[in-house]
Amino acid sequence: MKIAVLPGDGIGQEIIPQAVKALKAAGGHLPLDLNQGEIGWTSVVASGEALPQSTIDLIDRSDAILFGAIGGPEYEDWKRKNPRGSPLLRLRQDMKLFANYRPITLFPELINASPIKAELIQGLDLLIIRELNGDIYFGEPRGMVSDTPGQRESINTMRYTEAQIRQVAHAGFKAARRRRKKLCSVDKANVLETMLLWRDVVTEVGREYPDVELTHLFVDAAAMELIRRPTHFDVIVTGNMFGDILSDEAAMLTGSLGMLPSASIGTGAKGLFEPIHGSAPDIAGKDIANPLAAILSAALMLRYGFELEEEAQRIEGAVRQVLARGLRTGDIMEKGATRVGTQEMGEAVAKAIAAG
Ligand SMILES: NC(=O)c1ccc[n+]([C@@H]2O[C@H](COP(=O)([O-])OP(=O)(O)OC[C@H]3O[C@@H](n4cnc5c(N)ncnc54)[C@H](O)[C@@H]3O)[C@@H](O)[C@H]2O)c1
Ligand SMILES: CC(C)[C@H](C(=O)O)[C@@H](O)C(=O)O
Ligand SMILES: [Mg+2]
Repeated sequence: MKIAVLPGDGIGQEIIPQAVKALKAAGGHLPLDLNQGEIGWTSVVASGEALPQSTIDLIDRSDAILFGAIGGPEYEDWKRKNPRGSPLLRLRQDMKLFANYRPITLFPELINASPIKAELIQGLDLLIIRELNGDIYFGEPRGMVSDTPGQRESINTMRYTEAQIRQVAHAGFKAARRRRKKLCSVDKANVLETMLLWRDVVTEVGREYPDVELTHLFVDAAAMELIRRPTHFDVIVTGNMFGDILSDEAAMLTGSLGMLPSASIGTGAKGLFEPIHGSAPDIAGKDIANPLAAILSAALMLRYGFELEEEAQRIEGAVRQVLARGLRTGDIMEKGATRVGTQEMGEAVAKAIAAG
């Protein structure tokens, strides 16, 4: 079980060590082989490259990737002058990770930590499947059209092929089939031709899954419904950009962006597992970030990367136990709870796993 561990930048450096502790506690009996690599700004500082060859080699000889986050003001600045694309986007594309699973599950212990009324989120369990290899993220042409002052113009292209939509639609229907058999496809087919194609192809694929109820929503209405009736959703399948935005919104239903893990799965066997949040420069280096999204991403890695359901559940069960004991990082803090830091939370989860 060769795992490339890429903490990256900002809080990535703080949360990933906690996920590693959880992995070691849950997988002590497994042949875990964890190897750390550099990526992002941390790597630029060390070697001048955001995705150095040593990290590419490490990924090549690994079975799965545990990723923290990359980014921050210095990095965004550096990227402007070194427009070679984001290493994360490159990994997603090179590894053909076309589907990003973002499970929006409410731990009942956090029902009052969410800014949304308890009665609206009781029993919340929805899955957003975000297409990860297409859309405006990768469409050509892109870039500066004119840099003449006063007439500057820049372009990005929303682009999808039928094959890309078909592939992620199948992932959506299959996931719904394993769950409550409801798939909601989110698009903007009332305005964008790319999204008309999206709706047509998802509808066609749907004919192969007569047991799954397919509905369609425009993205603006979906953003509203996520707050108004979040428990009505089972699986949402959507494009790269809409999925990015809707999943940050949906994270707040569970209490915090710091609670949401993700699994990026592709045509190959190798998956990439990462919290959905970023490097959070505003709280980095203070030992206050919530490590649970990273820890839960490690659980997804065991489940989807290695088919170790029991070990994955041990991690998830331990997270629940620790929350039930009232331990909270600042982002999910509530009255009467005990505030802990990143490391303390990580250690508590690892101990709960070990105690079994
Ligand atoms: N996958 C990734 O690597 C990834 C994802 C998103 C953003 N980014 C990058 O991260 C940098 C910062 O972006 P941003 O500030 O827009 O988004 P962010 O997700 O880093 O932070 C948004 C807000 O959520 C809070 N937050 C995020 N994770 C948290 C956690 N685990 N615990 C507690 N609070 C948490 C932050 O403090 C901040 O207030 C940018 O450079 C961006 O490109 C990277
Ligand atoms: C950092 C950025 C490229 C990334 C994305 O937009 O996909 C992030 O927001 C995410 O959700 O993983
Ligand atoms: Mg995002």
